[in-house]
Amino acid sequence: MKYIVGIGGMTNGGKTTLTNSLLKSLPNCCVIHQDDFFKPQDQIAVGEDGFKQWDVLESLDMEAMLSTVQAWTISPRKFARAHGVSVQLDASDTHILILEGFLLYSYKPLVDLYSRRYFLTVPYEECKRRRSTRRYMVPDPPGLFDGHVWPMYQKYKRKMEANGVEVVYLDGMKSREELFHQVLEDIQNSLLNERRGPAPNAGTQTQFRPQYGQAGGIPARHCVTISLWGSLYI
Ligand SMILES: Nc1ncnc2c1ncn2[C@@H]1O[C@H](COP(=O)(O)OP(=O)(O)O)[C@@H](O)[C@H]1O
Ligand SMILES: NC(=O)c1ccc[n+]([C@@H]2O[C@H](COP(=O)(O)O)[C@@H](O)[C@H]2O)c1
Ligand SMILES: [Mg+2]
Repeated sequence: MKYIVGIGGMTNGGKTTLTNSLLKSLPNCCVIHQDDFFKPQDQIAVGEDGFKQWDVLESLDMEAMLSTVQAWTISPRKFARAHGVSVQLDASDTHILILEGFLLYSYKPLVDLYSRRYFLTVPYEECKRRRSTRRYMVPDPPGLFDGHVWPMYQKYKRKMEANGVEVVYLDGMKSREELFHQVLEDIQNSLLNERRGPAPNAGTQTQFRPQYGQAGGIPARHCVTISLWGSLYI
């Protein structure tokens, strides 16, 4: 089974931190970071506001990102080997790919490929505070956060919601450990449900939908706590 997880959401929500923890615990798990697909600086447009427009989809080579996802889909084993991920031969034939980034759900060719879409958020003040401590390859000029980063975040999130993209919102104010355990458990449960196939009454409200769009919680019926793999590294 091939299973693609999106760890998306706002800048400084904790996406990369969470992804790195998940990678250590999920077997046969590869990652693609959206940040690796930023175009070179001289190809980033300058807006009427005078800011380089880093936080728009056009600043990313999304075609290249999609091709990388397709390479994994064609052969997860080959992809894993090429990226130094050890494949467990005795494990179930489940391969996981994590896509991590701030604009994961706004590029149409990718949006339906996810088995599960997570979306990390923190309040404006916390986001601005964390961002002020970050050093990107190209440092933020004064005023970028309020003049470009935050308005673009809001714009893309509104669009995502208007398009009905279903995401599991995560509270980025929770501790790193709490977030890690919440998402790891949710992925395990979701995988178990996918393996089992549709529930007898699938097609009605008992499907795996109710959790989407809500702040937390997993429907009781899905709270299975058995490990998928004997060798799960928690
Ligand atoms: N759950 C958390 N609680 C507090 N700080 C966090 C948490 N997760 C990440 N951080 C910190 O926030 C900053 C941004 O985290 P990072 O994972 O790089 O976010 P993103 O990839 O979403 O931009 C880093 O300084 C990181 O240590
Ligand atoms: N990686 C780079 O080359 C680069 C350059 C300038 C800005 N950024 C910033 O990276 C952010 C996305 O990454 P995070 O979600 O990890 O913060 C965007 O908000 C963007 O402004 C990245
Ligand atoms: Mg990051």
